Amino acid sequence: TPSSITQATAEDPLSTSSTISRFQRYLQINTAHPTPLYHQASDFILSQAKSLSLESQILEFVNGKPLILLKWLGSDPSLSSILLNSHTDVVPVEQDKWVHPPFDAHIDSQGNIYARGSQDTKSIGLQYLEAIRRLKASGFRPTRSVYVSFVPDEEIGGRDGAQKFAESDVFRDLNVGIVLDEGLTSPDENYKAFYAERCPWWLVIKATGAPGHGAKLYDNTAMENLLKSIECVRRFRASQFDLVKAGLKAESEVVSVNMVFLKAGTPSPTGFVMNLQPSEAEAGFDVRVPPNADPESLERRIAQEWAPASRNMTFEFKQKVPVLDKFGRPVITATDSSNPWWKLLEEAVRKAKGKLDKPQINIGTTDARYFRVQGLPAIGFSPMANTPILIHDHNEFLNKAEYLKGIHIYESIIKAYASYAKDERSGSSKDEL
Ligand code: MET
Ligand SMILES: [Zn+2]
Ligand SMILES: [Zn+2]
Repeated sequence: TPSSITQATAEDPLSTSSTISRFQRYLQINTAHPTPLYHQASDFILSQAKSLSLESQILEFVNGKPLILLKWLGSDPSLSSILLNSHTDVVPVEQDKWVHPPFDAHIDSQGNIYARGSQDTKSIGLQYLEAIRRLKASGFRPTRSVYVSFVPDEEIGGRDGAQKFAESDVFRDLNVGIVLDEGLTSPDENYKAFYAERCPWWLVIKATGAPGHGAKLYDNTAMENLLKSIECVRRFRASQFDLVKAGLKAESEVVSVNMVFLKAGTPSPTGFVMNLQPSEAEAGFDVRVPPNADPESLERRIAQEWAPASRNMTFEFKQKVPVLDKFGRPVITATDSSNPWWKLLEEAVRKAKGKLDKPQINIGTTDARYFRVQGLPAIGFSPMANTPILIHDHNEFLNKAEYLKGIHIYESIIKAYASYAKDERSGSSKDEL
């Protein structure tokens, strides 16, 4: 009959090929800064939500920067909900340095899917949805409501995305009890989970000095003033890096400082004027501060050694995320028995035959911090093992099999979280009452 023919030829949405092709379609949308195609990404996510019969809404806290919020309604609305967060934007690419075009989502003979965003973080965004697709197909019904958020602008600081969301009335009304957000790729077989992260202090230091003839030796040039600072920064960087190299500290436990730009000189049509010492010079640093660091002493170091007024230097922060919350406490999620979600995650990963390292601090920074400062537990977790860390690098890829394995891990986690019937805030169980 005609209907059975349709059935036989229609692609099963749970098949490997349709699962992978949905991932490819998401990866093919160029959401790189500075001109992310956010509306194309929203349309795609909304079409997925529709196929899953999830409720959806678009929150546009800032024009042109849509945040998509999906809901899978739980049977007990008195319990707090679960939020699965990921960002839709990706960092820029150097197109010609890739072996496969970064927005083609080409799959090579080994099953590696090449694309910007394949690790950071379009993978988890769609894996959440694929896990829900499978749970729905299996007949699973959540007790807690499950929300899935796709936020813009994470890669440029999240102020117009996750921050506005976390501070909104809409968010408060979701009654979120636990947030899952991105973690990091793992080169070995163990997944990593993160309870905290370093805070970005994006620092620009500026030097001014006396301009003059390029042949003349004199003190107080802008270049000399800046170089002295750069030497200071380098010494500090080496002292931190040495602690890591000696095995005394994890990379996430020291302050990292990397120079990311240098700007000076007088431009000319053929490059730069060579016989003129400029009156201004500046340098930018990506500084990351661990939650256990003493922010005041670092601030003093910057003001007194890296950019002292006595050397005609000034500094400004392009971004400075507070290390401590409003109560003066480090912004971290508990990993002990006071946080049942951690144990549930560990068990769920194990159940799905995944291996998990002990909880860590992320060397980078994610939107999870905006939820943590609201007092919520947030766990950074991206189920990608056996994969080189190519986040923000050329040739970012994720293997098909790893992607599929991650979906099963999330199925297990979402199932455990959504059926957890204890009121985690009062410590009493609905079943016990
Ligand atoms: C400083 S906002 C975070 C952007 C990006 N996730 C990073 O760690 O660099
Ligand atoms: Zn990311
Ligand atoms: Zn990133």
